[in-house]
Amino acid sequence: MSTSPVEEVQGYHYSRLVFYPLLLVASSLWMLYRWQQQSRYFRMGNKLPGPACVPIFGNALLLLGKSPDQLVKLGLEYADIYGTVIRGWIGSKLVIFLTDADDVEPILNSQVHIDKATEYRFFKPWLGEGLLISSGEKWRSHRKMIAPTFHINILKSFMTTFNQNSVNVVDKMKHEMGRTFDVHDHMSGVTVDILLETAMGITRKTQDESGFDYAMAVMKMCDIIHQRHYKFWLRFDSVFKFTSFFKKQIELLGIIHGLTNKVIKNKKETYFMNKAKGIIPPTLEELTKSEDNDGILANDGKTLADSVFKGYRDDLDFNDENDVGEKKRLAFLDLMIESAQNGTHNISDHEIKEEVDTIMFEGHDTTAAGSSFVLCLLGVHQDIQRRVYDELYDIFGDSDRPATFEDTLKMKYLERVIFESLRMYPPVPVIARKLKKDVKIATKGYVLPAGATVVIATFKIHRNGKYYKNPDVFDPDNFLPENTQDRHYYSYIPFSAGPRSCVGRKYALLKLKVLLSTILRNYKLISEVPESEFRLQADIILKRTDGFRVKIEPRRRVPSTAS
Ligand code: HEM
Repeated sequence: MSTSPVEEVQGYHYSRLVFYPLLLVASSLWMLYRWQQQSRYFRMGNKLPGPACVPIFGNALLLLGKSPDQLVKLGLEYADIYGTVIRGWIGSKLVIFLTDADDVEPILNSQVHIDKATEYRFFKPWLGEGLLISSGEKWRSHRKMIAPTFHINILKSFMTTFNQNSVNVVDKMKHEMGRTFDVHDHMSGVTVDILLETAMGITRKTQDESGFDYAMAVMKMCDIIHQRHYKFWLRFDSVFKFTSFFKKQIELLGIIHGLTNKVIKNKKETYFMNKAKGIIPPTLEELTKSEDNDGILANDGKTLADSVFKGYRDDLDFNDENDVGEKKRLAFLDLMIESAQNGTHNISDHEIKEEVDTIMFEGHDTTAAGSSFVLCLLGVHQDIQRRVYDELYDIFGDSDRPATFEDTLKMKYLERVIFESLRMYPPVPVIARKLKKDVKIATKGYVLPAGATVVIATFKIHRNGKYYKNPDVFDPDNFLPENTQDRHYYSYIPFSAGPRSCVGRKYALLKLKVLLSTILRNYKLISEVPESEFRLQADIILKRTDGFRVKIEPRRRVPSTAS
């Protein structure tokens, strides 16, 4: 069928209409690309080793269609090919991966490079400008206010809660006897409950089942945020808003903020009720007096943590310097509300909510993953589990008594097991910063340009053969004092390091010791999956795609030599 002359003219007209704008877009992109290639930022970035790029997209297409566990494999493969410094371009964005302690030290230790990478903005609808994301004066003043709420003396007052919740989870796990189950479900539930009671001061009586829904919603939110990192089209809010992820995000934030709003409302009502009755929130002295560990001073015993983290130069060991004094040293949410009411700190209701959301997230998902990895590893390494139990037997015998703070100081081998697990499976596998100035690093004297995003790959640093003899072998003796004393401080950074290190470090370690020791005094853990078959998932918080599957058996409370 032939076209009429009128149709031919129209067709010609339409193709011109499409052709010229396309030509304009293509030539503008090309000119932009050429201009970028010649800029200082690009020239400096291109001096770093990394995979070949294609125009406009850079290396972004390499990430297309990859599942989270394939991304882990890809990252590890590139580390083998390119070494400890790898550059990648996501479009015009320079991302530099670092896996050597010498190279990350000047960044983590700096007071200048404290801003988080722009990717953290995906957390904003959830965490607002809370401690994890904020920068500048807001971050500094909130950090100064929040750090003392994790003072060791406050933590000691949490021992009863740690113990009670650990016993509760042991009870719940009874129903799993004889079958394979995902221990992470239990660890998520108990870590949320503990956080609600300790940091938020919400008593068990007023809690409901929303803790578990909250934990599940957090996991799904992390997944969406993570997908926004590597599916580059989801990075644009204008595109993201039209996807099913966005709808899901609204639904999940409804659950997450539903719980945190309820927590704050509840706590505020109690505050005003108490104030009307003339009841002032308990001071630290009152909090610690009711404890069975009364009288034990913070400096009574040195733990391994004291020496492992002493080179970090963060504010956690020095928070006596900016201490607010015993009377005002309240647990986290009490302090926030009290400060807002009496004006000691300038913090608005909205800011309180941001910090509550931040602490709830950072405080539970990390320890849930950390404890799940420890339990699975002990299920695999029965010899190590026996040693842990023998140590616990030495401390507790066959009794059911709760752990005291003093007991936790004696759990030296369990502490090494926790440290080794955090080394091989760090719950926060990467940290990202945006460089404010050029940074010269030790590796080949490379200079990383200002504006670049630096990804500090904790997972890979922890498995660097320069610092660990058999980096891929689970060996708690890596943390024997003689093995840690001369090791580079920044070769072990599960809690990050420097001014933006984790404020919950001491809280996490104490809680993990109480929780894990209680579980191990009651159950023997068995993993039918060997460690070589753990399938790791690149995510905000490190997980196993195959689930944290274990079996439990009732513990025979006798030392291993007697079995
Ligand atoms: C095993 C458990 C934990 C691990 C491995 C861990 C790890 C980390 C890491 C690596 C960072 C730095 C993140 C970054 O720069 O992107 C961080 C920051 C943070 N963590 Fe933790 N964390 C744990 C437990 C906790 C707990 C229990 C809390 C609170 C109760 C907490 C609260 C925070 C906060 C508020 C920040 C932001 C600090 C700042 O930027 O000033 N974390 N954590």
